[in-house]
Amino acid sequence: MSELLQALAETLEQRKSAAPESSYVASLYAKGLNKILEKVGEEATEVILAAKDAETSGAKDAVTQEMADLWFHCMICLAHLNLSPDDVLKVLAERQGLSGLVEKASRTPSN
Ligand SMILES: N=c1c2ncn([C@@H]3O[C@H](COP(=O)(O)OP(=O)(O)OP(=O)(O)O)[C@@H](O)[C@H]3O)c2ncn1[C@@H]1O[C@H](COP(=O)(O)O)[C@@H](O)[C@H]1O
Repeated sequence: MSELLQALAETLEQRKSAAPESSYVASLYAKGLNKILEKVGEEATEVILAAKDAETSGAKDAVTQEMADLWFHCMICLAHLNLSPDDVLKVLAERQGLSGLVEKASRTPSN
């Protein structure tokens, strides 16, 4: 895992014992999974809007800003469920080199 993701994952773990008034992450944990998922959905929508806009206007900064918000809130979701970015990276590593088309064909009944 990148050092940055590792450091952020560690901070997110530490925030489990922080006071909600002192930390944005702790305040989301305190509000619970539904609020965390609401933020994930909100940020995903913002990524979509920024990407659509970037395609026509060329303004790509908003895409990376919104994607950072999305990744951040996905990491809070993982931490809340006691999962780590490494667990996701392991899944991607297992899929590495396996074409999505080949994988899809292996589970689609042929007719
Ligand atoms: N990477 C981030 C990060 N990215 C985005 N955000 C916050 O995520 C929130 C995103 O919410 P929105 O954009 O929807 O704005 P908002 O209107 O303020 O949010 P709502 O009131 O609607 O919930 C903002 O408050 C951002 O400041 C982040 N807050 C924290 N971090 C990292 O998390 C660490 C721990 O943060 P604290 O728990 O606050 O100490 C920090 O040191 C950073 O490394």
